[in-house]
Formats: sequence, structure tokens, C-alpha cells
Amino acid sequence: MRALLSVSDKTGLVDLARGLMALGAELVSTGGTARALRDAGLQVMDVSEITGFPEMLDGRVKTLHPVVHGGLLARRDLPGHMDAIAAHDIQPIDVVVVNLYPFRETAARPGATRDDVVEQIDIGGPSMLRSAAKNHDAVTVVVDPADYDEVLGVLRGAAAEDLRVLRRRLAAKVFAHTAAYDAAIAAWFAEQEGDRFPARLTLAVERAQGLRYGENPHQRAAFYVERRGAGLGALVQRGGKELSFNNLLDLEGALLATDPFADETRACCAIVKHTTPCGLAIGATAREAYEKALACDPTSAFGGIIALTVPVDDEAAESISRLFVECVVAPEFTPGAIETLGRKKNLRILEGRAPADPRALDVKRVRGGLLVQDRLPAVSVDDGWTVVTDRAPTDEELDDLRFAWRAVASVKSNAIVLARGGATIGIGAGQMSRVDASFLAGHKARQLGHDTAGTALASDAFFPFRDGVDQAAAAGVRAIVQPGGSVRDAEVVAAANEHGMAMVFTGVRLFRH
Ligand SMILES: NC(=O)c1ncn([C@@H]2O[C@H](COP(=O)(O)O)[C@@H](O)[C@H]2O)c1NC=O
Repeated sequence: MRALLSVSDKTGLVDLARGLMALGAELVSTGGTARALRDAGLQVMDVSEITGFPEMLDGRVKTLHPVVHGGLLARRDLPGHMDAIAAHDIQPIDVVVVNLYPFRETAARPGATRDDVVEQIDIGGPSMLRSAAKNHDAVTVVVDPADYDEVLGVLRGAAAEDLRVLRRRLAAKVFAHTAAYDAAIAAWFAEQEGDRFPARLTLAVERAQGLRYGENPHQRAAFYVERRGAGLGALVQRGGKELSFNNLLDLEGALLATDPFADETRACCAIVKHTTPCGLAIGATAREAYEKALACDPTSAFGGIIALTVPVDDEAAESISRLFVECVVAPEFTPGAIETLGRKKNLRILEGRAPADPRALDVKRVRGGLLVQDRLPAVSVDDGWTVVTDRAPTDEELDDLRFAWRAVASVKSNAIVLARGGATIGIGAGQMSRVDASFLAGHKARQLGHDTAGTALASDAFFPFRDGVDQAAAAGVRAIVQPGGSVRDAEVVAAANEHGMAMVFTGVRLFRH
């Protein structure tokens, strides 16, 4: 048996090589890999010994040779192939262990130059992987150190059927791996060219976990990540059951809701149901923020997902533990908080920060394709805001408008938020008309005992008619923030003036479909 080993990630290499040698394998290796094996006292041939060529061009050419690829690609069941390689003194290679230059890691490294990154485009490695994987009937190809033990186990067992099944699985893994590797290279080139939406977009994502089911129990599902340990994958689960599909979706909604408050010195808390906040507030402490958020709509908060921007201390945990919730996510939890919340066996506790990558694409599936757009940029306040009414907002109203504008950004459209004193008191979400969203926000607020007089209102898009403003005035709203831009803006502003309201245009729309 001949095994060729050429790996950048040398994890587990020596143990694997020992195992292969114990099975009678002769080892062939490239420069650094051979050195690592010799350092461990193992006997290994340099690839240049079999190719008769030195490694050259700073390692750009090492294994790109017919002796290597002939040994990998020759079909053992075709006498013509075997005769051909024999005629050129080429020996079959039975096991190939290759992992590739760390292209993605290098491209992500701050300060890496274009040359640094280009040099990390592995050529010989993927070529060997593909040759070996194509000839998987005869060659065992290993791209992932996590597979070393299993490979040794099956080779030792020497059961032909087990080996056949393993080789097929490993070959499939290779093509998925090289496809993802090339997708990362293509994405890097597109980025270098400033091509945000290249002619061909290849998304390579990795299964992070299987899920019990999807949005509904009769839908199968899994969670895929772009990079392990990033985004939601950066959160550490400190208690509770496994996360579900809907939990992950709602966690994203909860983090979207608190994102605009990342720079806020006070604590911010969002309680989310079906991806939209049913309460959002800022407060001096985690507990205050939570209780203010809860007060918005305690009925809907049942079974919700809570996100906090500050550590959850014992006090906050004690208060949260009185409500049935699915998940709590926060940058930290005190040991006491973990103990209190941990008593609730079903409550998923998620610790850490999961900032969104601002450069990442936002992707939505439609039948037959994907809609791809920039992520919604950070929600800004004051910038580009214009007072369009006779009356300007008071300082207090302006504070409420700033809060309401940041709050409405995460509410499903059509979205209207009523807010006062750093808390939402009424949320009208996901309505098909703005006037209904406006009605719902006021109606829910009053139904839950909130006084809507003197509140601020944020609308995620312009009011197409004055009716929404009239309705808000009837509910006692005193100040409105909205993008503006309707053909009937004049009518809408006139309505606000009639009611003595202050109105601010932001010039920015915040739809969330
Ligand atoms: N140029 C070649 O022929 C070639 N053959 C193998 N490699 C890569 O070289 C790396 C191992 O190099 P070393 O054994 O020198 O540490 C592996 O990641 C392998 O994929 C090559 N490098 C780049 O293409």
C-alpha cells in the first residue's frame, strides 16, 4: 500500500501515519509534511523521489506530476490502465491524505497582502483530492483530520464493503470541500474587484447541526453556517434544550432588535415573538430594561425570546424566571443568574456576542432563486433628520423619537411603534396597511392599560394618506418620526400641523418584509 500525505493542518498527522505504517503502508510526502513525520521518527519518501523532480517555484509545483496523478487515477480494473502506468514505472497510490492551504484564514487576516492571499490558493492539493476522489473505487481520500480514526479503523477491519462505503463518503466530502474552497477564492476575487453581485454567486455553507424539524414538525431542517464559531454559532449554550429552527430564527430577530442599541450606555432588552419584538426597552439595569420591555405586552411575551445587551445579573434572572420564555441571550450571565435560569429545564440560556457581519449579504429565497441584497445598514438617528411641521419636537419628544426609530427597524412591516420614556408601549406589526398597523399599535397599548397620550410614534415607511396621522392624533400621539417621501407628504404634514404634532422626516425607509 502506498500512502501520499500532504497536509497544511498537521493535526493528528503523526498518529495517522503510524497507523498507516502499521498496516504496511509506504509513506510519500511533501516538504513540510515529510519533515514533521521525520521529526517524529517515521520513515518517509519525499515526493521528489518518486517524481524525479524537485519541488519548485516556492512550492507552487510539488505533486503536479503524472507519477502522482497516474498513481491516483489509474483504474485498477482496467488492464490497459495498469499496463500504462507500469510502462512508466508509476506505482498506484492507495491512500491520499491532503488538507489545503489555509486560504480563507489568510484572506481574513488583517494586513494580509494580495500576494499573501494569492500564494495560499492551493493548486496541487485540490488536484490530488479530485484525482483520488474520482477514482474512489480504488483510492481512500482523506481531507478532514476528524476522519483519521475512522479511516484507520476501516482499513484495519479490511472489510471490502465497509471500505467501499467509506471511500464513497470520503469522495463526496472531497468534492463538497473543494467546491467550498473554490467558492471562497471566487468570493475573494469578486470582493477585490468590488463586484458585490458577481455573475455567478456560489454560497458555501457548512452544516452546523441537524434540527429536529423546521418551522413545523412535518418539515425537515438543518442549520448551516458560513463559518464555524461566528454569528449565532458564537453563542455558547449554558442551559436548556437543544435550539429549534424557530428559536434560531427568533434569536436573529431578537439580536436585530437590540443591534441599534449596541452603543447605548444603558441596558437594552428585546422580547421577541415570531421574529418581531413585542416589547423593547432601555433601562438603568438589565432588570429595569427587561421589566419595561415586558410591560409593553406581557401577554405576547409568553414563550418569547429575550435578548439583553448587558450581562444578566441575579436580580434580572430572578425577574425573568417568573415568565415562561424559550431563550435568553446576553453577553454574560452571573453564576447566580445561571443557577436561577438553569432551574427552568426548557429555557435555553445563550451566552456571548453575535455581532452581524456588516459586509455579509442578506439572502431571501424565492421559488427558482435567491434575492440578494446588502444588509440593512446600522440604524442612525439625527443624521439627515428634518423637522417638517410648524412645531419642532421638544427635547423629551426627540429622545422618544430616537428610541422609537431604532425600535421600529426590527418590527415586521407595515410597522408602527408607540414609545415613551425609552420603552415601546404599543407595536403594530406585519399589517397589510399602515393605517391598520397604526390602529393596532394604539389599540394594543390601550388594551394593555398604557396611556397613549403624549407618546412618540415611529413608522417604518411613509404615511401614504393622512388617515394614519389622524388616528395617531386621536390616540394622543404628539410626535412622529417617519421617512417621508409620499406624494401626499404635504397632506400628511398638514394633518400633523392641524393636530399640533411635531413630525420628523428621516429620509430613510426601514422595511422588514
Ligand atoms: N504545488 C503542489 O504541487 C502541491 N502539492 C501539495 N500542495 C499542498 O501543500 C501542502 C503541504 O505542504 P507541506 O507538506 O510542504 O507542508 C498541502 O496543503 C497541499 O495541499 C501543493 N501546493 C500548492 O499547490
